[in-house]
Amino acid sequence: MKITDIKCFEVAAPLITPFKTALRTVEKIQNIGVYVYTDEGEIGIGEAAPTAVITGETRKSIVHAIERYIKPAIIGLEIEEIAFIMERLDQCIYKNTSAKAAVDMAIYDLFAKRYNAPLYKVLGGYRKELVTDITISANDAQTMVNDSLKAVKRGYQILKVKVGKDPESDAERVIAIRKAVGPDIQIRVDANQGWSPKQAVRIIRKLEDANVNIELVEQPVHYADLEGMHYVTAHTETNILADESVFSAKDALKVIQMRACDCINIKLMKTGGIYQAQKISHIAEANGIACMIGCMLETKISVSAAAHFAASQKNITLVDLDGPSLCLKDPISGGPTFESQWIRMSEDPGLGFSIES
Ligand SMILES: C[C@H](N)C(=O)N[C@@H](CCC(=O)O)C(=O)O
Ligand SMILES: [Mg+2]
Repeated sequence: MKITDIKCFEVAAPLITPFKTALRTVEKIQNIGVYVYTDEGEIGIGEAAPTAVITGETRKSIVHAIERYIKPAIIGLEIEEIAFIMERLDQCIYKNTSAKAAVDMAIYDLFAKRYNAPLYKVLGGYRKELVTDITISANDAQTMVNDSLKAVKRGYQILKVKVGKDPESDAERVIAIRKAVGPDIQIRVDANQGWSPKQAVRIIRKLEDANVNIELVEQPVHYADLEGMHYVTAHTETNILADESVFSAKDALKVIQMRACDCINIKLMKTGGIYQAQKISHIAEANGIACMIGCMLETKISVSAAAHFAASQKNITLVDLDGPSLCLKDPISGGPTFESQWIRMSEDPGLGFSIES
């Protein structure tokens, strides 16, 4: 089955509430979708999220990377020769990882359809269900408490609490949420690089001393400050998860060698897709480091690709695939089902969507 064409389209989805982190505030999702066409009439689908503050990409840069660099590099290649396609995809342009991820997942969609199997089974088929957390945006304490109670009412048992915008009062916000939701709800905290290493140690120790029982703290300090990540990991009991510090397999090796974290957040938008994401998962597994599968502000299209990947990997034990839960409606039907915290894989071939284009 040969690749004959690639086309980009707009993916828009309103959010239930504005998404606020230490890095940005977003009112609605405006992503780029991708169709990959073949000579046998099969079409693969993918999605890229323009997260300029993390990957450096915009909607324009994604479309340009795909049309000017990726498309000429892979047109005419055989879907069955996926490792060769992925080498071309990786080499045709530096970085631009979300543009690459959209095309990578569309090719994996076609690859699994070629063998008439759901993608998670083609990739290894380790599990059929995932439990995701849901993000609580960074706001004042009362708003975050209210949002947390609403999330629990919707059936979520794991909260990913965004902090890092106002370090001096972050611990109080998290303590207020713990008091409101009780001891049985899992709380993970994401500072999105908002703390200095010393601030991070002070805040995390405060939470430890108050017995808040935080599962992990994600990316406490600046992505490039690996010494700072090591300092926080070494001076606190709580697990530290590297997110923005790890895009590639090389980055994963470095944080592991430097003991700069206890676990790693893999996102297809950072790795450039499933092919490169597998390398990080395997390196981490070989070093006894658990991984999270995460997402940016993405709809059901690309979050489904991440779910297929996560379901295939034994080492992905933490799930932050709440993109569809944050949207008012899905832009596509079919694929895995997202029902409150449960993500259940479908047995339809590929990613599982019925594509009319
Ligand atoms: C949406 C997801 N729960 C999440 O928080 N992802 C990122 C931030 C993504 C963004 O700004 O779009 C993360 O830092 O983990
Ligand atoms: Mg994060």
